[in-house]
Amino acid sequence: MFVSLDGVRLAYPSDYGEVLALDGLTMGIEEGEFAAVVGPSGCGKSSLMRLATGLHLPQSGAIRVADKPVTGPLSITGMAFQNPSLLPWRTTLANVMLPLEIVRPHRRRLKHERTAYTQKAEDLLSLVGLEGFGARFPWQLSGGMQQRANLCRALIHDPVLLMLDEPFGALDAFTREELWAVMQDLHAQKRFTVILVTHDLREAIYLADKIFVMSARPGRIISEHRVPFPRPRPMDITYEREFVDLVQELRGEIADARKEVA
Ligand SMILES: Nc1ncnc2c1ncn2[C@@H]1O[C@H](COP(=O)(O)OP(=O)(O)OP(=O)(O)O)[C@@H](O)[C@H]1O
Repeated sequence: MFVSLDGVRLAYPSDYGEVLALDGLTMGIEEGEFAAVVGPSGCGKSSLMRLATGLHLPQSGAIRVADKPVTGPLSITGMAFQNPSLLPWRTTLANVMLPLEIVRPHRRRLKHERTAYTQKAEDLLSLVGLEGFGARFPWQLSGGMQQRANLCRALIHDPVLLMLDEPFGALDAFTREELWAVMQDLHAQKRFTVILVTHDLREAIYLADKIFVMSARPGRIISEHRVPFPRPRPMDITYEREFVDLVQELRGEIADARKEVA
């Protein structure tokens, strides 16, 4: 397994005793696989992301990424969240190139290979439909365009693992679907491993190879579904019977998981 979490427990300290976020969580993702994680609100999905990127360490259990135990923040990962958080005083291109100023070995190479790196950033921008927008500032872009740039920034250092935490959650339905298609193309082209956390079951099924359903807090994996639809997936597939049935099945599992704590 390229990413594995085995019997993981994560508790946060709080004034009222500890908050147990995850307990006995076990999951595995193969290299190049697109995984989605769905579950009831507050079940620990974001906590899971922080564990897989080494931003938090578990109290017990084992986490491995790319054959190594995770012992601290991993620079081989890229991340994108709901809020694109682009720096307003930097152009779009300069925002996309920001990780190169931080992540080794790019940091060292950037000075001498700036032209090649700039080309790489521009190539990524055109791949997501932002050709010619590199010189604009983020506040001159629409929300959907900002999120496209945000994806480029998450990918500029060629991460082997991309973590997406509700990246399309704040967008209108049309823009969101456009971004699903962009994401599908990026994954087909670059073949990185992905963990997508989402509340949107259509999004999970459209994009993922494998879907994990989490229990209510403390979160653990209660089921795993392989998505059977061949790629590339046209958007119309989301209205087909088999697709809608899978949405309903997942919805039912999450409703049951919520009842357990109610
Ligand atoms: N830093 C923290 N300190 C204390 N408790 C925390 C912290 N971060 C998260 N929690 C708690 O841990 C639990 C899991 O939080 P997390 O954000 O991982 O869930 P989530 O599934 O991503 O939530 P949502 O569905 O609302 O996005 C929640 O009860 C949350 O209140």
